[in-house]
Amino acid sequence: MSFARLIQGPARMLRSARPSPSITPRFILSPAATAFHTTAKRLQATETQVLITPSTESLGFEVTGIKDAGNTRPIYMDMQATSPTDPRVLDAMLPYMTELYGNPHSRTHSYGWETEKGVDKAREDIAKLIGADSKEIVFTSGATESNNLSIKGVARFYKGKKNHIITTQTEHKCVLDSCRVLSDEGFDVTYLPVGKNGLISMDDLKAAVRPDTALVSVMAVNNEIGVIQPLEEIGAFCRSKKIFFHTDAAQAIGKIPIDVNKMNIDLLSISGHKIYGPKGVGALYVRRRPRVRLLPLMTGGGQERGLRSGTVAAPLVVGLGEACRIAAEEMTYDHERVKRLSERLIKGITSQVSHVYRNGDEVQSYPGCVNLSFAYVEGESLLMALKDIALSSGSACTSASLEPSYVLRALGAEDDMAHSSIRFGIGRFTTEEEIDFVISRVVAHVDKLREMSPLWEMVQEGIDISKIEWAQHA
Ligand SMILES: Cc1ncc(COP(=O)(O)O)c(C=O)c1O
Ligand code: FES
Repeated sequence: MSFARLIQGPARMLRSARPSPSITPRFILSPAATAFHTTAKRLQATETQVLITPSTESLGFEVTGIKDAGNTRPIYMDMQATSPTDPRVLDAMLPYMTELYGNPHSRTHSYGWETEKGVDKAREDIAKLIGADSKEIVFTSGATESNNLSIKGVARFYKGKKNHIITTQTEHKCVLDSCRVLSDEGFDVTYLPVGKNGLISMDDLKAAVRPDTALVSVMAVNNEIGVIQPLEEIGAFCRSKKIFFHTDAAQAIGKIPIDVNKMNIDLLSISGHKIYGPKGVGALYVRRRPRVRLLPLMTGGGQERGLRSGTVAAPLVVGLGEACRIAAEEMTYDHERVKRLSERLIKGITSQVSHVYRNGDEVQSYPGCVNLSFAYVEGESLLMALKDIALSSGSACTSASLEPSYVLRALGAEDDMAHSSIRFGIGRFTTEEEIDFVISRVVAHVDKLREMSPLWEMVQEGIDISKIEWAQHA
């Protein structure tokens, strides 16, 4: 029952308007959080044991059960995959899932108007977070759609006049795959390499530009290693060459400050579920001056300035807007907390375990994404040993391809190091106790796995294993 985990963090925290960031998370007052708290107290149970569901009658919550003791879930440390919904976001959405059910595009009655009001407010809150105008925000189903719409939309609109696109080797799959589709349609695509730190070089970008380059697409924060690309420099350069600049900001929005005007960004992709908002909703910022022209992927009723036909998902959009409003208000506080927890995690592990390497630039990165390689340990074995923690490996083992991460490979990581990496995702509701638990588990299991490794034994004996010539069997 997802509500339990969702509220379990915030419900026992005390909210304060402390100006100086502290390691203590805040108590978030919301009907959902309050329902857990009071119910747990009444039933003399812990908040994690209470199962509740929203009640349609009262717009409150009903107790629907008590979980078995011991039925606890792993500690969540996979914030780049998705984040828990903030209870305040849920509270903002609920009325739009119940009595405010009008179609936001209905112009002839108040049902439509009141929903449209909610959608407009969301548009404003999203625009404010990135320094845009609300008219420049287009609602989509998520960052995958926003990325597809930007890249395919710009390329197809300018086809014939401009046939070249530049992106990087470490983009999210949906960007790379959109580019692959365009290659099949006859466009040229340049995939910029990254340095050992995961960052692109401006010289490489400048060298790649051609007179027929239509678009440069470089992500803001990488989802595997957390590095922040030099957005302002890229934007200034693209503007000077009159090339559109798109950035996939799914992992960046609400985590680091972004200003589309200061950074000369023309298109920017947003996802709801990475910023404590709902899944299945996102947005695309499309600059109006100088105007970016796009061919839509979806045609029909002409909603969203004709760029994305289909009824706007009002409850989800309202949730995304509230997530952005909270992010704008609390970004500095959240960042400071996440940074402290991140430093605690890195220090806690590296002070007790040797041969641990951080992937990606340590300075130009978002601290909530910590990717570590544990030499002489197989990442998948470590993941399995750490089953009481929800984590992701840097490998593609969990996908069908059984290959190490293409992002780590692009950094020049050896295959064995790419295979031994784990990504720790820290977020708004992560607590200090959770970090300490993770440290103790990681230290214990890395030690145990290394004890079983013949390679590790050789390293301990001082043998340089890179110089060993392994026997080849015919
Ligand atoms: C960098 C990046 N881009 C795009 C996406 C896709 O986002 P969505 O799930 O909203 O389609 C993700 C999420 O995995 C991501 O991390
Ligand atoms: S360990 Fe699974 S892909 Fe490398």
